[in-house]
Amino acid sequence: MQPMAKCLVLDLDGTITDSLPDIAGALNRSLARYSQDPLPMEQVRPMVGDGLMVLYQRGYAARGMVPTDEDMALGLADYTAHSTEGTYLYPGALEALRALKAAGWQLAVCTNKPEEPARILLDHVGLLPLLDAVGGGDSFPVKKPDPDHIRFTLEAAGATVAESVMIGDHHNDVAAGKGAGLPTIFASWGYGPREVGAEADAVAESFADVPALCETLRP
Ligand SMILES: O=C(O)COP(=O)(O)O
Ligand SMILES: [Mg+2]
Repeated sequence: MQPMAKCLVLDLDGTITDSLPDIAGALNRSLARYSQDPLPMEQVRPMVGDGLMVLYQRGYAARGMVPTDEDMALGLADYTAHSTEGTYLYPGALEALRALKAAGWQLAVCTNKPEEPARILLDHVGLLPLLDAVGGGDSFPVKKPDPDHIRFTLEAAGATVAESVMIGDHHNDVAAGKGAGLPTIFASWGYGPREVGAEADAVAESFADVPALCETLRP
């Protein structure tokens, strides 16, 4: 019988791409509709991680406001239209993912970002053809930290928990990965606080570390 391929499940924002400028840009354009001053990027950074809708709730709350359904719908459309303008791959991402692919690994993205802008962004940075699945924040009835977000993404990739590894920059990524039974890698270059590394099985200092860590965690 053919052995199942190993699979690396990757978070997107703060792990594969630095998406903060475009996320903060969309939030601030939304707040500007109410004549609110923009939130500095450093204030927005810890608000990222639970998807765009929660991001808008947190951003509006910082100005003592609550977004309406219309704000949310306009915000999603605006972000989707501008999600690639100031968003870049972290150094070494493409090389590391190509190396894993060449070594026989499958690759899947599990992100709390809605699937449409996630696919647009992944296509823009040249990664979409390398991926076996993209599980967005609205692709399934659940999202991270629910471990089922990982399980559904693996199922879509045709991969199994027993052969997979999770990498992410946020507590939600490590919690979802561990909950699904995957060894986890903390991406230390992202938006999560350094302490999240203590919850993970390994800490990557840069993307160059990732292929070897994957092989160690799933020999
Ligand atoms: O958009 C977010 O809030 C988080 O997205 P991520 O799961 O790719 O980090
Ligand atoms: Mg992230």
